[in-house]
Amino acid sequence: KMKTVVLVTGANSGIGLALCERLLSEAAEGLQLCLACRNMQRARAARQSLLASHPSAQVDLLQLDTSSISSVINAAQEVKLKYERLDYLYLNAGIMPNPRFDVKAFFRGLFSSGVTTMFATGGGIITQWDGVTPDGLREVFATNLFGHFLLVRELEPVLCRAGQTSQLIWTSSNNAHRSAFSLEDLQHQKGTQPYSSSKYASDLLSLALNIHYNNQGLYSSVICPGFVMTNLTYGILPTMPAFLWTLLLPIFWLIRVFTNTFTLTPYSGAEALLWLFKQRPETLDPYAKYHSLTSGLGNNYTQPRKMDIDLETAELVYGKLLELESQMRNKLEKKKTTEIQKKSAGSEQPSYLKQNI
Ligand SMILES: NC(=O)C1=CN([C@@H]2O[C@H](COP(=O)(O)OP(=O)(O)OC[C@H]3O[C@@H](n4cnc5c(N)ncnc54)[C@H](OP(=O)(O)O)[C@@H]3O)[C@@H](O)[C@H]2O)C=CC1
Ligand SMILES: CC(C)CCC[C@@H](C)[C@H]1CC[C@H]2C3=C(CC[C@]12C)[C@@]1(C)CCC(=O)[C@@H](C)[C@@H]1CC3
Repeated sequence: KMKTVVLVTGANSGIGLALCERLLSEAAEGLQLCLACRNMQRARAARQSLLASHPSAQVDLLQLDTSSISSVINAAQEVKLKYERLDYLYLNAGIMPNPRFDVKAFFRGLFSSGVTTMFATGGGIITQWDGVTPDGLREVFATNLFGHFLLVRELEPVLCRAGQTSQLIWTSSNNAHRSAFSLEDLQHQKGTQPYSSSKYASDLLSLALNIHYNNQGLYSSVICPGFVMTNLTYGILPTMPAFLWTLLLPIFWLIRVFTNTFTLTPYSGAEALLWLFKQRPETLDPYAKYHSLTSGLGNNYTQPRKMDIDLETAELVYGKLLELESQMRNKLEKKKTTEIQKKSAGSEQPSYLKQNI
């Protein structure tokens, strides 16, 4: 029997790695796991740790930097050569670079009526400073959203197969907020919340993908893992070493009594990702975000909540992404042809010079 092929981006740490671990614990025999990571050394370490607990598991590695157009195209090519089908594509890699924790806003929020919302979404207390990729895109937009969009587009042949369904599952966030997003500034070049913007855009994109691909058997959904202690969150208080976060655990457990979004461990954060793996995609709500939640007593569960998104904006985002996609493809083609021209010019020069001598 053909194995179920599952590809996870950003699988070497945090929530992505925990998902792989949980998938293997559920169904190691029938799975063909592919860890798509930018850093192969960390990817190999992740593979080793998975094989240590599941020695007979099938775990492949794939080099993929979601922030790079050429890397996405090359990785997709490799996938298409290696597998004839892709059943699950977890779009999980994500960054929140140079975060700034606004201590003032945090304390103001702590003593306001919006305190639970603040702990659930991190809204208003963290801003980021974004960079630019070698392709000329904003880093957060490119990594969290655009690279994944391009990956989906490239993998269309293995995702859309007659008589079969496949699932796209985005690791979005509670932090996604309409106010951080602008259609006129899709890459969030102007603001200080590129992370929130990229996650809100992924919520919209998921809806649009459902509209355009459901008839081809491809379904998309978004999850929020809740607040999880990972490399991403350790970066928020960079002066605080990881072990000090562990010391905060008792405080976090207390907060958990008031907000079930404090999943805290990657294992619990992966709850909704695993839950979606087991659902028939036709039964899912394209307007819902599936939340990993943990009760005050420490029980994990998954719950859908309606998102603040609309079809019209989703379609506009989709159109803009298609436009950017073709722009980036043209740019890549141009780069390739000038490289070829340069090369052939370089090899012809010596003989040309000889003739002159
Ligand atoms: N932790 C939390 O509280 C929350 C996290 N999330 C989301 O969960 C997802 C996973 O994050 P989390 O596990 O917390 O954090 P981690 O930093 O542990 O994991 C992020 C993963 O993404 C990878 N990654 C980053 N940039 C790229 C890139 N350009 N190309 C390929 N892979 C890349 C990282 O690789 P590397 O090891 O090389 O850096 C890493 O494997 C993210 O999308 C994040 O936004 C959402 C809500 C809350
Ligand atoms: C030092 C204090 C006692 C505690 C400080 C806590 C804050 C650093 C966290 C409280 C809520 C957290 C949170 C996130 C980051 C860390 C906090 C602000 C996120 C923004 C991380 C990324 C996401 O995508 C969100 C879903 C998280 C929401 C909650």
